[in-house]
Amino acid sequence: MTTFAEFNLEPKVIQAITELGFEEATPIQAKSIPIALTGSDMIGQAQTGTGKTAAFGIPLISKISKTDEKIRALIMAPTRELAIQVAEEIEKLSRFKGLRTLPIYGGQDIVRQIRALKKKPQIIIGTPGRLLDHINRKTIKLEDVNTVVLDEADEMLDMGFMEDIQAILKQVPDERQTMLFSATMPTNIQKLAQQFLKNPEHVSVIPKQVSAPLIDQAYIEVPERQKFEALSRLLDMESPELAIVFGRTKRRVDELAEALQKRGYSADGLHGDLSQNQRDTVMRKFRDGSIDVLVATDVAARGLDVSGVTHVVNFDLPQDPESYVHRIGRTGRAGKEGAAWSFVTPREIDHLHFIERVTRHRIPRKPLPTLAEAIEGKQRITAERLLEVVENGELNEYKGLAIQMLEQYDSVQLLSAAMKLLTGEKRETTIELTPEDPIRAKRRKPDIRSGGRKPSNFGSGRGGYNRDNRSSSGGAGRGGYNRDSNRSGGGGGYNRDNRGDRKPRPSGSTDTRRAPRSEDSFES
Ligand SMILES: Nc1ncnc2c1ncn2[C@@H]1O[C@H](COP(=O)(O)OP(=O)(O)OP(=O)(O)O)[C@@H](O)[C@H]1O
Ligand SMILES: [Mg+2]
Repeated sequence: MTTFAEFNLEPKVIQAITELGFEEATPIQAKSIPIALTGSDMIGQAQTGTGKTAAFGIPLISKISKTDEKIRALIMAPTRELAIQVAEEIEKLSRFKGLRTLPIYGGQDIVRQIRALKKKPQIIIGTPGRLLDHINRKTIKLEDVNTVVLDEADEMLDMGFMEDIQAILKQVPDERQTMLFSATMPTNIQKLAQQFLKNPEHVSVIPKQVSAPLIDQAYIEVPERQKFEALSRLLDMESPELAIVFGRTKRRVDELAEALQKRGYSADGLHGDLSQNQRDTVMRKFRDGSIDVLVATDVAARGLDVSGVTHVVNFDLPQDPESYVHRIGRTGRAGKEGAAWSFVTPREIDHLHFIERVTRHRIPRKPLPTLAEAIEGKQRITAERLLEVVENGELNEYKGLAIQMLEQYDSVQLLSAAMKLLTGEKRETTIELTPEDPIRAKRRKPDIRSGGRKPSNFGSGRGGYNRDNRSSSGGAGRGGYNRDSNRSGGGGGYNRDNRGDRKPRPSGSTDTRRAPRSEDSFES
């Protein structure tokens, strides 16, 4: 166990860490913080939800002084929502130190950003497109930057940001510290590293499997046309606290969100064609729980940290294994458990096996929930809700009528009727989604790690460290970590997103970057 006290951090930074409820450092934090504090370049890889943001954030803020009026650190992220989220976390970590952070992303009024820049932030967190825009307008000058972080570096590369990043880094002095972080490091990341990093230290906390260990993964074989029915049954059966459902295209996301709403679920969609306002609203609603199901393209696959996401459903399989790892990593974070299910059409089974090979994890098959199971699941939830009211509710004003009714009707009959009413009959709307073509299996070497380096062996081999929020047996060795549940203001609403900042690519209706890329590109 590594405590934050061991890193010789300033008391104000320790205070912020304590306030965030972090009790001990996660493995990637334990390994990277001391290295990053020396100023050395580094490549950091660790499973989703294991605290990479603080792993680079803590050393970064330690280098900056409150009285500084120059931009000293630049963090780049692939999506707007991620830029906003990282900015919030850095803000929280530097709160007592009194540093100024500013997210800079597309879709937001540039005049407003220029005004905010006048307040002399020391840390800028941005998406490449908008950053470049400011650089060209000379509203952002990077000549005093001494730390650069590329969060989700492989994704930015994949999205075609290489040139933008090159152009941005040309503005930053060579005498700087550069760090790359991601849960996945395909071999082509080496190209980026060679160009931008000097003798980087590789810090990898990836045990046997790349995906996070606390995620219960399964696949359900289901024909394209039955996917929607399968999804409603799953949602009924499991009643997720919060769920993210990934669809392949923007059209798919729109149709699916609408279909779910029609059936009476509290759902909304997120993709790069929405206005920034719409995106902000959807994310805020999801974070505060006013919608339970977020339907999204891969725009929500990377970095998004929403507490309470108990389920991820791949309504459509992703093209890339990396995307699979990141999508399912929206659950099972910070020591919590989660479930991730993937719908696989019969023709996509080979593609699933490919994902299994690359991620080095066998994904077990799960039967499609039956209608009976779905109904039973819904009823169970109704019964639970009812019993909660029995225990907590002020029921006196209902009792008179209840007694009267019981005199006339059978109690089982009455209770059943109440449950029926509460459960709500499923609305029998016919749902027709435009079918998506099956994904074809790709071929490449099973290597999702950086340069095929041997992963460091961490503890129990399950990513391991302690987390406290489970019963006594939940101690060491399952990838979690300790923190209490008071993430101050974690719901504060942001949106990262948007792939709207990236250059238009000929990817048809796929929101997600990667228009079909050539098989070779994985290896180069
Ligand atoms: N030492 C810690 N103890 C407890 N919780 C922590 C600790 N460090 C970070 N966290 C929390 O864990 C969650 C996940 O962290 P973060 O988003 O940085 O993960 P990540 O590794 O970047 O994941 P991803 O690969 O999905 O981007 C956040 O809510 C964060 O506040
Ligand atoms: Mg992250």
